[in-house]
Amino acid sequence: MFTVKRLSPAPALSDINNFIIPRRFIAAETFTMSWADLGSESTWQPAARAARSPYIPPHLRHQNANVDASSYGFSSESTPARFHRSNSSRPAGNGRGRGRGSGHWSNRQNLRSDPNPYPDSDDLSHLTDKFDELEVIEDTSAEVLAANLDAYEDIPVETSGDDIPPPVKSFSDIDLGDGLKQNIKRCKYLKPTPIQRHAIPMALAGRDLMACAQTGSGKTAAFCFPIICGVLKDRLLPARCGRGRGGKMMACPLALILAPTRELSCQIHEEAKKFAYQTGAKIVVAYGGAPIAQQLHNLERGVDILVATPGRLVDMIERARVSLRMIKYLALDEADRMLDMGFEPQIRKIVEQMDMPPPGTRQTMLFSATFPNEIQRLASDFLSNYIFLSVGRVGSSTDLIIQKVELVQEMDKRNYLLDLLCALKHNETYGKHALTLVFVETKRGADALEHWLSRNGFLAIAIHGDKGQMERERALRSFKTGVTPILVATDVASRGLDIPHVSHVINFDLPKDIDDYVHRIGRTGRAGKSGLATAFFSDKNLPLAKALVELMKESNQEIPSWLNEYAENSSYGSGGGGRAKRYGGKFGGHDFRKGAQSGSGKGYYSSTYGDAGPVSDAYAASGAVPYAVYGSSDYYAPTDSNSYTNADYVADSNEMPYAAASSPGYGYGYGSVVPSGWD
Ligand SMILES: Nc1ncnc2c1ncn2[C@@H]1O[C@H](COP(=O)(O)OP(=O)(O)OP(=O)(O)O)[C@@H](O)[C@H]1O
Repeated sequence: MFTVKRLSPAPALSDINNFIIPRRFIAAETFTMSWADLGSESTWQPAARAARSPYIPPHLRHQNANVDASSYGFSSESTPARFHRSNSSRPAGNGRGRGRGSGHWSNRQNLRSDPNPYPDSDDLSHLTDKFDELEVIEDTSAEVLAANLDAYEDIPVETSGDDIPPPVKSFSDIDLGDGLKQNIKRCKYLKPTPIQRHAIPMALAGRDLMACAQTGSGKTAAFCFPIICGVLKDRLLPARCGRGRGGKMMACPLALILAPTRELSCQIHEEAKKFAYQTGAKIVVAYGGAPIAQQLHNLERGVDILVATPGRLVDMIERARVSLRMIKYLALDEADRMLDMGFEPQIRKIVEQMDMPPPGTRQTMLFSATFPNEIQRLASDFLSNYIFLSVGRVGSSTDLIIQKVELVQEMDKRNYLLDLLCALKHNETYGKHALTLVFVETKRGADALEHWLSRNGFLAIAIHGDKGQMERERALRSFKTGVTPILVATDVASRGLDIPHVSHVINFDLPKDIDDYVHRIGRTGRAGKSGLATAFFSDKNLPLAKALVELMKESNQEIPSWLNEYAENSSYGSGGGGRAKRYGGKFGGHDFRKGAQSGSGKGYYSSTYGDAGPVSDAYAASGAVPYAVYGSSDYYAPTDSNSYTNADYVADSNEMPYAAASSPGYGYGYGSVVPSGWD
């Protein structure tokens, strides 16, 4: 048994959900319950009045309304003592190689065939046991933060291109300038992450970059540090602003950082400001949905680095309030999203049709955790003699995130979610600051789920592209501060957002594209910390099964056997399932140029690093080794830009600001719809 508190203001006793009220309310009355009660809406009563109806697992509620739960042997007595903080459960060795018992994964698969899938009535552990393996790290000392990053140490690094500058071991090995170095310390960054170790020297050497590293592994700093360093050297260049129409001042930034969402551009702006604190570098943000006047005013006060979403930037350029003629540094965060069907025309306009200096005269850096071959090919238009850098396999997810997939049919999802949240609510390991991010497919779905959760006593707030910018910001703030610990989101929150204490990502609706799944689950398990991701898989997710299985295998996850069965039945190459094609012949992709040049006989260089540095002495001597030395024919599968066209993957048109069909020239429709609100 366990104790719950009825909280003030007093809720209606008949409503289960009114008992789940945030800590800030004052406890007024205590109730005693069993875990079995969690699923029964009629049993959340004061102990004295409890008239318990038997618990029926959510999955069975619709299957047989008359089922007698007592036949499942559900008692209401024993309380599982399995929820505990589990720092000690984290094994040595960078948090890897966790033991994963097979026990509760198999419960779900049995549901379809086993008439008595829950012999232990109180056993909600199939919903929560993975939390036992998580570590809630609340010590934020620099040493602890640095130690967490050890989790990334054994991820292989691959580079390709000409004359690759070698990686550094520490920030002190790089000439970043005193101001920036001081701020790096202030940010408690004791040592660089692998992407930073490799990318920063490359960028400081003036090289164009296509860089891919797992979510939460520090890509923002990897492009911000060299840019800040560069503008501090260049900021005394003359003619930094001009006059536009009507004599109005026209800003001429030296660096442009583009991001797909308003929230992400604000986050990058905040981060960059921290890194550039007291250095004199001026950083301004411009994004849609907010009044343009204030942003223009900020630009008039001077700008070295402009962080922007594409739509607002085009607007400002067309008003002749921004000129790109002085741009020396261009960075695209979430570059694959920025170059997919939704954004590509705008990016081309900004980069090729305005007054931005061409590739070769500016430095261009593209970063993402995912980079399908088609996008790599497109991106190469914007780059000159670039280095391809990947930390881990392109598009892979970090194994710091424990991934769990549950077979839940559409009609059962809400009840299942409720049970999951109830169980987690009472799980200490969940942590008092723990936040849950729930992804849904549509904006309507987000609103509906927000209301439903709220009606059921869970503090939830939705964020999606139909909300006004103020509402979006309010929702995010409320979530970040823990006032509303559940955020229901569309894909607008799937990329880049770095929100501390997101311990659980729930894919209530799975995305159609596996890369979106990678980004979504990447909202947890960041900066070396552990996280949990639960996905509700229903029959309609069949096309994703194969890619999901491949991804989970890659990150050493336990795969339920029913999912393997689905994967075997899903056709390869359809929708999100075409992962191998999208990333090269083998799952996990690499520099697409390898495929293009493997038969050309052209000198092409790549190198693979293990834990500690280059595996080849030749690298040490020359900075590169011939690609052929490490080449594996598996990597060179032909890529076909039409391989991914799949009409099924044109999602809810509500979510699309651009008609997918209007995008000229290519069709890799792997769900590349751009939910509105992306810019
Ligand atoms: N060298 C470092 N030392 C300690 N913490 C770091 C370091 N570099 C980055 N971090 C922290 O790691 C977290 C994740 O970084 P960041 O947001 O840049 O990840 P990312 O790779 O861009 O993720 P995503 O792919 O989701 O955009 C941030 O909280 C950041 O402050």
